[in-house]
Amino acid sequence: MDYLSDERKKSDFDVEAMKVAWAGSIQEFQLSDRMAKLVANDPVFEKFTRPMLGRKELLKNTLRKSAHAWKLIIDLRLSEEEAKWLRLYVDEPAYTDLHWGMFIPAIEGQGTEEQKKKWLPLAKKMQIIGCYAQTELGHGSNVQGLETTATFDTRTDEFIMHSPTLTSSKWWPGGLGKLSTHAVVYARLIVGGQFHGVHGFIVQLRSLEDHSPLPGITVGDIGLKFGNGAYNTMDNGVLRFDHVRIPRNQMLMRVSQVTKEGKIMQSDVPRQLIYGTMVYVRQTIVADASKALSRAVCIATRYSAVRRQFGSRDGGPETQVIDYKTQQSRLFPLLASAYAFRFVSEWLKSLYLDVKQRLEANEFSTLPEAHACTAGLKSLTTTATADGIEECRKLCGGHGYLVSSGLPELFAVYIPACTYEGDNVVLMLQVARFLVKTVSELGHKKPVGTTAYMGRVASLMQKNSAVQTAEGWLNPGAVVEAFESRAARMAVRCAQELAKFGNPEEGFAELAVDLVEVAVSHCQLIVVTKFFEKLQQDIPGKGVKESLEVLCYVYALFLLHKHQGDFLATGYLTPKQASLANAQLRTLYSKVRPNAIALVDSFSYTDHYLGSILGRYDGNVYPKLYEAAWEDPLNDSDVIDGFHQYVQPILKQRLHSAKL
Ligand SMILES: CCCCCCCC/C=C\CCCCCCCC(=O)SCCNC(=O)CCNC(=O)[C@H](O)C(C)(C)COP(=O)(O)OP(=O)(O)OC[C@H]1O[C@@H](n2cnc3c(N)ncnc32)[C@H](O)[C@@H]1OP(=O)(O)O
Ligand SMILES: Cc1cc2nc3c(=O)[nH]c(=O)nc-3n(C[C@H](O)[C@H](O)[C@H](O)COP(=O)(O)OP(=O)(O)OC[C@H]3O[C@@H](n4cnc5c(N)ncnc54)[C@H](O)[C@@H]3O)c2cc1C
Repeated sequence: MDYLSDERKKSDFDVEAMKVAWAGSIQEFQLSDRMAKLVANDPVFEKFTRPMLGRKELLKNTLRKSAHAWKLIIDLRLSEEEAKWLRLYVDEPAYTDLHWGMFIPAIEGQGTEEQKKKWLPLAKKMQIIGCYAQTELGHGSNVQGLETTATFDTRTDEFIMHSPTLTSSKWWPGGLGKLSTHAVVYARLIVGGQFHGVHGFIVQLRSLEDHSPLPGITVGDIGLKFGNGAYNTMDNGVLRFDHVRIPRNQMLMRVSQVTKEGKIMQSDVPRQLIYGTMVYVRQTIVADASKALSRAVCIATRYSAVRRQFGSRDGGPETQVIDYKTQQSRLFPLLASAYAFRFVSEWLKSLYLDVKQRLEANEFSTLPEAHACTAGLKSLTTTATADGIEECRKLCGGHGYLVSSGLPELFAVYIPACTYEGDNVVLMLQVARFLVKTVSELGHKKPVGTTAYMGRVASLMQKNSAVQTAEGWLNPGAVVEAFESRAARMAVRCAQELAKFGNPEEGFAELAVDLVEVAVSHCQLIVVTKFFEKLQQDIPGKGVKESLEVLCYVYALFLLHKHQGDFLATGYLTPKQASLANAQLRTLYSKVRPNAIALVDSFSYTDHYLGSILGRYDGNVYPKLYEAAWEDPLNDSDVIDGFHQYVQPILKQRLHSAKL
């Protein structure tokens, strides 16, 4: 029985067409759908018991799943794209993520042709397993502060990898602890006693025969992390070197080369390319944000339609909690954000592919913008998603706290995204630096791409909003101009404040909080703009574009309402105009309401992937919750182990003293 069928009948758009819009294309939809079903129908990928497993059992279970996934990739001759979808739907962090997601890209981006030829075939056949060993116990954000050394020895034509201090121990790399045979290790290059910057080195860590650590290498797991199951399926590791020697040609040498004689040669590739793998991964993290948020929203939306509380008259049905305006005002902006992040990630991927092509042709002019966009959008979307998942838990009331709701594990697995691949505040400060530079160059350099609006800064500083009515806000020009003006005015005001400092670095440090706010407003502008640009495209299917339009306005006007202080303080909006935007938002929520279930169905998630009783497609929540309780190991017997030893004596003593 489908308890949500009435809800499904209410929608006024073509759900199948929306699934295609969400996926990006019909081909992408079919591919994703095939992989989702393949995983959902395979018992090896069962995951309900995961949060109850002890660490060793948990990791072994992950290894079993990874091996099975690899066998499927080989046996079914899956393409790289199919393998990525397979990985997504298996839904279990594993050492393979870092192997495919960072080790291989690091060699591809920073290795010479010769190095790529040697290492990539081995890695792609998984004859070696690699990880990305950058962060240390003492430094993560400050990459130039890393302490591991790679000292060149001209006599033997080797680098000596060494961990000189406790804080130089590599700490955190995923896949390092127990599985990796190799790592790209970031270390201080020292030649002739001189420091020549941090570089990547391919280092073998374990024997390919018996997997034992090689001489001079100490390696292990760093211990349990937040939550049950969750990211504990990953062997984040610690690594120390005691004068470990590697051949010279294992330094990744696309950026700088060290010759046999100990000469440093700089290619015309900028030094920042050493950070290139992070640009790539940050871009994939934005796409992951839309997946994680849409999952949480799917659970909370379906459950909000099932759950009834208060409002019964004459014994009739109570009100579905999704009909409360407060529930809508918390849920629908998250639903809209999931779509907004999906579309901005699509755009970011195309920006990244363009930059990648240029980099391959040794054209580096667009790298700073790619860095600012990937860093900023990674920060913006992961912060909103982590907060959004927790909000979805609250939207599900008490049952959201049960592991069987799927939300606790989703939250636990997701929140480190705010930290890994760059702490979100540190990344926003990078965006701020880029914006300050853009503003300071306005006189002689025309801003392009995502900062093109800064070129119209004079008019953006003068013109105020012309919106007169709530309907007036349903106008892309009016909304985009509001976000542009706010970002430009905040940036200019900050630049003026900065100019008051004699030392720009001192000013930057002092004004960091304001600078982060400027960066956030710039990134929100990008997301809003890209959503409107998406709507300019041909989007087939009855009512699909109209529904997306509603979501786009919900996203933008929700942000405008949330940050109305900025819009008012910059003088672009009057309080009246801000309240008209809020009135429009209420109307938009009423438009979303009948389509809410169809909008989450359009994600096309299987019950396996959702992993949530509250988010079941059929809405059959209560019987399944009740059933699941009895599957808990505590309910294997009526009298629990430990009762006779620890509880009964207390009870007996009470009885005894009660008699007295
Ligand atoms: C077939 C199956 C496939 C399956 C696929 C599965 C996929 C799954 C994928 C993935 C799973 C994900 C699982 C999680 C993984 C987590 C991994 C990690 O966490 S790895 C560690 C990350 N570590 C950080 O991110 C450190 C953060 N710190 C930094 O990035 C930098 O140090 C930073 C940005 C803070 C800069 O530091 P400064 O201020 O000291 O600057 P200076 O290093 O001197 O560089 C200055 C110049 O370089 C530019 N710059 C900095 N970073 C750049 C970059 N990345 N690209 C380009 N330019 C950059 C700056 O804009 C600046 O430019 P101007 O001089 O102003 O022009
Ligand atoms: C689950 C997980 C997986 C990871 N996987 C890997 C991996 O595979 N490989 C790898 O190399 N690393 C990995 N990391 C490490 C990760 O990349 C770092 O933890 C991350 O870059 C943050 O650095 P940090 O820990 O040094 O934080 P810190 O920089 O010490 O941050 C602590 C606080 O200081 C603030 N702060 C720091 N610098 C500044 C500044 N300049 N201005 C203002 N505030 C500042 C931050 O905002 C934060 O609030 C992983 C981490 C986690 C949690």
